[in-house]
Amino acid sequence: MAKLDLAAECDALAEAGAFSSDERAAVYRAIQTRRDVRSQFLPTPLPDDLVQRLLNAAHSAPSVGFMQPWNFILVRKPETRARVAQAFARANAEAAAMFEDERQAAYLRLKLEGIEQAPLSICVTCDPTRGGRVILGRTHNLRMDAYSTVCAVQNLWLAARAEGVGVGWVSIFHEDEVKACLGIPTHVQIIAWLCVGFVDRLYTEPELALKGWRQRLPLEELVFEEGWQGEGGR
Ligand SMILES: Cc1cc2c(cc1C)N(C[C@H](O)[C@H](O)[C@H](O)COP(=O)(O)O)c1[nH]c(=O)[nH]c(=O)c1N2
Repeated sequence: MAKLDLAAECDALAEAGAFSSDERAAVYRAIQTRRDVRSQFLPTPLPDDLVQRLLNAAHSAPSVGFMQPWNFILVRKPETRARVAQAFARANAEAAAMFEDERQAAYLRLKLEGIEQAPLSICVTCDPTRGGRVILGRTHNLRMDAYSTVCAVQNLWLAARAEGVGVGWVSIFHEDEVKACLGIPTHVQIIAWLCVGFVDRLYTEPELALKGWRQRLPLEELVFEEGWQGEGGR
């Protein structure tokens, strides 16, 4: 097919299903300006209807076999958040010890959670028993339940960006300690601890990049046509 014909056909196909250009721009803007937030949270409580919209966005995520293995535990009590912050602090000290010299000093300068600062935390869990023993699409890789739950987290994160709400994902803790704080059953997995709240500003780039920890990799180094032989890590 000639190049022009192909372009015209693509335009026609896109017109049938695509968003308007403003809508498209809004989606890409949410994706590109979403940030992980740690220290910019304001104490202002989030309105219930806004929280409900975020949860609806999360619950609209794809899931393996339509399993919907997630639960969303809304944690507002300062005492609970303080206990989880302590679990973070213990694990963060262990994490720091895993880095050496300058890298350790740089790690210790980073702020990696906003558990007590953000007015709301959402603990996103994954129940591997949801929907029965055999789940369509999960028959050969049991981790698909966790991957589905991560899709829900990302939906919530993007919706929050569009609402002007900051979200910070905290993963530095021993899962059992946080499960004990919330009384989560043993068979249920914690996928994400999300700190959620209005923010006074959002960084334009990932905070870890701005603070010199690690830079974004060039996309062209990560995309290959088939026949890729693999490459060492960076
Ligand atoms: C699974 C997972 C787990 C974590 C994170 C993310 C994800 C996807 N991130 C946030 C992470 O550092 C951040 O996404 C990157 O640095 C890129 O920045 P932006 O999200 O683009 O702002 C994160 N950040 C942090 O300060 N403490 C943490 O424990 C974690 N844990």
